[in-house]
Amino acid sequence: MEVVFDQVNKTFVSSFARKKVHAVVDLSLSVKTGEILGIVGPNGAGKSTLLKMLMGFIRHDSGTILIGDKRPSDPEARIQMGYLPENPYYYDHLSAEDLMKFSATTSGMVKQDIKPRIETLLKTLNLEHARKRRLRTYSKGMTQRAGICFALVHDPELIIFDEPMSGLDPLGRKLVVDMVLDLKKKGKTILFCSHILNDVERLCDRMAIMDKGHLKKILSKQELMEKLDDKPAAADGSETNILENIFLDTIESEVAYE
Ligand SMILES: Nc1ncnc2c1ncn2[C@@H]1O[C@H](COP(=O)(O)OP(=O)(O)OP(=O)(O)O)[C@@H](O)[C@H]1O
Repeated sequence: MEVVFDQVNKTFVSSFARKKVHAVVDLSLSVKTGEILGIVGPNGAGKSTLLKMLMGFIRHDSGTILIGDKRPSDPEARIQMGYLPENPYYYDHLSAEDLMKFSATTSGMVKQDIKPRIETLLKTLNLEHARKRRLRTYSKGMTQRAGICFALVHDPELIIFDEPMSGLDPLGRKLVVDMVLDLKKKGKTILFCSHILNDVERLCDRMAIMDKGHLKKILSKQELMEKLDDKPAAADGSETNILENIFLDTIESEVAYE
């Protein structure tokens, strides 16, 4: 499922002092089918806004966004997408199983496919033991994993994860890393935002660095590897995080904390 952003702009007018915030500025970017694109950037860079526009939750002011040949507002495009928001909030009187049944039914899944799909996801994300428990009794990591199940139940072609590792312990992170690699093998297209640069470096085919609404740099894994080869090993034997260095060089002079 190819994704294209062409000269996309989004400005918010904050109700406080009617100040304009240019959340996304003239951004052009395309993602190929089967590619994993990581989006990184400091707080307030515009990453979540970009993903929300792709999901059709907010409208862009100008430019074009295409999912395949469809616009984000097209129901046919929406059915092909799975989304994990940055701060997932679900009806907390539902269980993980209820949540997935709801998503599967509303996205038009064939009835006999629903049960096996739910079983697979509960197993993959280690929630089998809590399948009938209400979400309000879940820990943060469990809620995050339930959110991932919710995003994936209808087997979407385009997967959009906003901070998928948030709140996960090392075991949970490993589950998600393995799952993302498995989704890639199946040819899914994945966009994800993360502040955990190690995960982005490990999982993504390309990495986009955003700052203050602008796309500052885009790097392929190949380019990253070449830079790693050029870099002398650290004297203390510590791992060299190339993406972190590039990230800091790209935004260093301009960081403004929100
Ligand atoms: N609904 C809104 N109304 C006004 N301003 C907004 C709104 N949503 C986002 N913004 C502003 O747009 C800018 C980009 O926000 P966005 O949430 O996309 O950044 P981000 O890169 O996802 O940040 P973070 O890493 O902190 O999640 C910020 O300055 C933010 O305050």
